[in-house]
Amino acid sequence: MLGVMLGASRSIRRCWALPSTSISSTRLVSTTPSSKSENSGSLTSYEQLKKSFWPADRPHIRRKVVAVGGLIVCSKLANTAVPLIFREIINYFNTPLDVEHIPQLVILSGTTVASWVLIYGAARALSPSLNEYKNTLFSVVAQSNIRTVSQRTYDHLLELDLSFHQSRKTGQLSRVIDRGTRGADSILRALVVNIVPTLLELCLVFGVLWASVGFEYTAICGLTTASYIAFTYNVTVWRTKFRKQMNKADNEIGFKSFDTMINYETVKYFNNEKFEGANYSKLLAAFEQGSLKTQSSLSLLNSGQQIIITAGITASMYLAVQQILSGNMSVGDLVMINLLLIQVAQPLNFLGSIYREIQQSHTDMRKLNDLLSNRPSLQECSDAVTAAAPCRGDIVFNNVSFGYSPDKMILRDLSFTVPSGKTVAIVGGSGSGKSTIVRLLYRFYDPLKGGISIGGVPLNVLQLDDYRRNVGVVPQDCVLFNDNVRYNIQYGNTAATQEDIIRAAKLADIHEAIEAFPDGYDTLVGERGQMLSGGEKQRIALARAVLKDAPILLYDEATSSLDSLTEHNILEALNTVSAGKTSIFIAHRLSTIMDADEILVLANGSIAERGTHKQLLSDPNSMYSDMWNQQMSTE
Ligand SMILES: Nc1ncnc2c1ncn2[C@@H]1O[C@H](COP(=O)(O)OP(=O)(O)OP(=O)(O)O)[C@@H](O)[C@H]1O
Repeated sequence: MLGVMLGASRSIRRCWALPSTSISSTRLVSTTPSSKSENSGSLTSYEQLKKSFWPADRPHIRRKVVAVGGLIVCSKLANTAVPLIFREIINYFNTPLDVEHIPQLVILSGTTVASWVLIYGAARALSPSLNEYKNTLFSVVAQSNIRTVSQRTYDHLLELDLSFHQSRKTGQLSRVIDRGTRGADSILRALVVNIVPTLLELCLVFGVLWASVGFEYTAICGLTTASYIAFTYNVTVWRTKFRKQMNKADNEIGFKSFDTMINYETVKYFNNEKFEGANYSKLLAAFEQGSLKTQSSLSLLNSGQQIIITAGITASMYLAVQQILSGNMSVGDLVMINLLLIQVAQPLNFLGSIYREIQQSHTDMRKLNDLLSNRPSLQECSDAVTAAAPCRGDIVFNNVSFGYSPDKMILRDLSFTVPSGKTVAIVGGSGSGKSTIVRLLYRFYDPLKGGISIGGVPLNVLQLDDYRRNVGVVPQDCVLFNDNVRYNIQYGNTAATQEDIIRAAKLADIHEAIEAFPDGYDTLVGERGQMLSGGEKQRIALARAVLKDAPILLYDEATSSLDSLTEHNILEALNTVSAGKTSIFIAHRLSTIMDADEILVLANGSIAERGTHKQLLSDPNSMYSDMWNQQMSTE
């Protein structure tokens, strides 16, 4: 304990040096939704791509990337060889025969042509085979990258602050993650499957044309490609707005249906099916419009591309025909030119969509990167101390002031102590800041002013994860995982045995109810636990807090959904569970906190009254007496 205290006092100087009377601007920053730190580790898209494609820590992935590069070159060489071989075959049939040596020539030509045909077949087969092998190898690189980015994002999201998650729409967040993780993959795939092979093929075709039929053909091919790219680029930029409109509507449709289905019961309670239907219809109409414009502009793009390509092919053939007529070129050359141009045109056809996909993926990667560059505002100091010993001491709130935004203070100069092993109850009107005290104590936020200490150690000097392990919370809003009852209870201690789970369930007075469920502990609870009643959910939340077996217990309206009899049973059980533990009870129903060692009455963010149940009732004009009398008369 002494060691902990000494370590803590050193850390206090480093981590908690703020005067308790001033509202420090750094503190204000630390409680706003997760901030982006200056050194947030934000990567440029290039750095992200490099990290994905050429990871320093995974040499086997680098070897695969090199192999993919080699396969691209071999596949394109084989592909470009096909028209050249075809030219040789055609030219053999166009060579005039020497009538004096017909038999030998026929045999010789037959053998040679047959060989060329076999080579032609081999080249044709080789190119797609190498291509497919390249795709298989590349999938290893891509999947490894998707896995790494997804894991990093998932871990990062769980590290971010509560304020971050409260300020984001879950549906949109999952879209950012989904698209962002696939963004790098899409760009790499576009590079490996389309851009690099096409550029290589263009270079090879330009070279072959120049070397075998002359510069004019290279010039025509180059001009056609340049016009094609310029046209595709401009039309794609112009039509991007239609696509954005379509995507925006698509996102909103997804979000709307998600939100409506989550609020299904509310829609029904207010008979708002038609209202929701009309809202949905507006979004569908926007999607329809965007989609039609996207389609018509795509048709324009496709026809323009075809016209440019056809013009290039026609010009080369026209030139070739002139040269054949003047005896400067063979029919084989004409066929070769035609095949080369058609071969190059095929991958170019996808250029528009590839360009757009790269643009979109770039945006998606940037959004994901922004998300990853969010840093939790609650940082642990480098020499934070372990929490087990301090958590067995007193909880002290010392002049704590806090607001979710600095212009609206929720708690003002709050000071109280929960002595070790004792129970303090907090009561007060709705919105007076009771749950906020729990959030501060669980260190979801830091106070703007003043400080909280546990066992004499400032809260922000304790190792956060270790500290939270020592605090059991039954929150006001009990949300369950969409799994079975056992999973939800065991969540309090993932190493708990079936006996531990049953013991906790019995303490929370839910065991018998679970046994009566069709599948007992294997019964599924539905999304957010909606297949259970409010009281059942609350008791499962209680059972898992019991299973956590922490020395500090925070109950935020833990029994508000229960009937009086169940509540009475649970309170008795909780007294056993809480024995020797430091507990804070938040409750509206005063009959549940009568036995607390001290009761704090919160009003306007400050403690208006404090004392035991008896002491508070002894003043007939106290707020507590008012609340008590009102509740008693109602009950
Ligand atoms: N994440 C948040 N961001 C901004 N304001 C918030 C946030 N959470 C709560 N508040 C506001 O803080 C005030 C105190 O909320 P808190 O939940 O602590 O009240 P409470 O006393 O527990 O109320 P109740 O008894 O109704 O549960 C309320 O005015 C609430 O609107």
